Amino acid sequence: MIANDVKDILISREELAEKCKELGAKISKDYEGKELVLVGILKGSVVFMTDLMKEITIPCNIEFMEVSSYGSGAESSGVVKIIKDLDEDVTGKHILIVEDIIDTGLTLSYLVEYLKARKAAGTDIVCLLNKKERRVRDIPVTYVGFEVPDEFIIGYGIDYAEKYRNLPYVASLKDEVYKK
Ligand SMILES: O=P(O)(O)OC[C@H]1O[C@H](OP(=O)(O)OP(=O)(O)O)[C@H](O)[C@@H]1O
Ligand code: HPA
Ligand SMILES: [Mg+2]
Repeated sequence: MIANDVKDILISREELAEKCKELGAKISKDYEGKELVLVGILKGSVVFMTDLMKEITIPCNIEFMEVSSYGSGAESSGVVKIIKDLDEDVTGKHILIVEDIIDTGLTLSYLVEYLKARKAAGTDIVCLLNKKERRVRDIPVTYVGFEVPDEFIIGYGIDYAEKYRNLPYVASLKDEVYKK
């Protein structure tokens, strides 16, 4: 069972549902009357994206980008690779990047720079989890769900070596699983 590799459950499914409601309400108010495009960053953001978008009550489009910097390991390679780009023209629209976790900040800082060329009206970020202690690149995040400790995080879309994304809560991974 994948749950056997869990060290601690950090955020329960009830707390996650409550946070999505809270963030959805804020976003609906802040972007009222604007052309909003949610840009989910694959694959980690899928669970958060689906739960969050159901709590947004204003019209919005959804798009996905896939980038990768962690590969199958536990350390960022520092090189962000774009695997899938936006499908839609976002000129004049308000981009809200939907991300699962900000750790070193390398992925988001690269993405924000990359998206600047698209002439969107603005590029904001909603990030479910913030692992502040490991930040290398400072990056302003508009909406943050929870602070998490400097542990390897799994669950609710977040993986280690492509596993554990289907855990319904956010947890830390036992050290012996990834520190070999
Ligand atoms: O702040 P950083 O140190 O850059 O780390 C955060 C990024 O790393 C993870 O993605 P990953 O590259 O593992 O791809 P995945 O979403 O497919 O798991 C996570 O989903 C974030 O996108
Ligand atoms: O703690 C983490 N877990 C999984 N993926 C990640 N990408 C950055 N930090 C993490
Ligand atoms: Mg990953």
